[in-house]
Amino acid sequence: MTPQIVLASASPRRSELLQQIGIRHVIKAVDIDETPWPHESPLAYVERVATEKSAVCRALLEHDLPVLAADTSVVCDGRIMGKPDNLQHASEMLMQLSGRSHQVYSAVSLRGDHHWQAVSVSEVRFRTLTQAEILAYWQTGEPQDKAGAYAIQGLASIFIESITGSFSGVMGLPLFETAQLLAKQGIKVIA
Ligand SMILES: Cc1cn([C@H]2C[C@H](O)[C@@H](COP(=O)(O)OP(=O)(O)OP(=O)(O)O)O2)c(=O)[nH]c1=O
Repeated sequence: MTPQIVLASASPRRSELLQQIGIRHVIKAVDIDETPWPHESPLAYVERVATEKSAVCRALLEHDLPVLAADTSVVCDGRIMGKPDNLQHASEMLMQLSGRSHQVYSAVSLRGDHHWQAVSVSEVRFRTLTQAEILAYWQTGEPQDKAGAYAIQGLASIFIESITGSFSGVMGLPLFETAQLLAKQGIKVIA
C-alpha cells in the first residue's frame, strides 16, 4: 500500500492514532532540541517544536510526500512539563498534578503544498495520588517516555477524574485537528 504521508515522529502512540483513522504512513523520526526558550508560552512552544520537527523531516526527504509532526506538553501553573528524567522527576510532576486540573497542549504541523498547523488544548483533572501509588506507577514503566509522566491511554486512566477536550490530543495527536489539516492537503479520512 502506498503511503499517503510521512510521520515525523518516534512516538508509537502517534502512529497508532493515525492507523486508527486509516491514514497510511511511513515513519521518519527526527531529533531536535526540545528545550523551551526562556519565557516561551506553552502555546508558542508546542507550535514551534511541532513546526521544527516537520521542517527538519521534510528537508531530509528525497520525495515530496506531505510530512506530519506533532508535539505534546503537559502544562501546570503555566509551567511546561516534558518527559521525566528519573523517578524523582516523575514524582515531582505527578505530585504537582495530584488532586487538581492541568492542561495538555498538542500541536500538529503538516507540510504539503503549504504549511498548516493546529493546536488542541485539553483540561485533565487528576484525583489525589499517594506517594505509594506514584512509586508503583513508576515501576510499571508507563510514565518513562510520556510528557507529564503519565499516559491517559494506560494505567493512568484510573487517576483521571475528568477530561475536557481531546482524548487523542492528550495521547499525542489530536485527530479532529489532524483530519482538518489533512483535508486541506486533499487527503480525506472518509468520503
Ligand atoms: C500526556 C500524555 C503524553 N503521552 C506521550 C505522547 C508523546 O509520545 C509524548 C510527548 O512527547 P513528544 O515530545 O510530544 O513526542 P515524542 O518525543 O514521544 O515523539 P516525537 O518527538 O518523535 O514525535 O508523551 C502519552 O502517550 N499519553 C499521555 O497521556
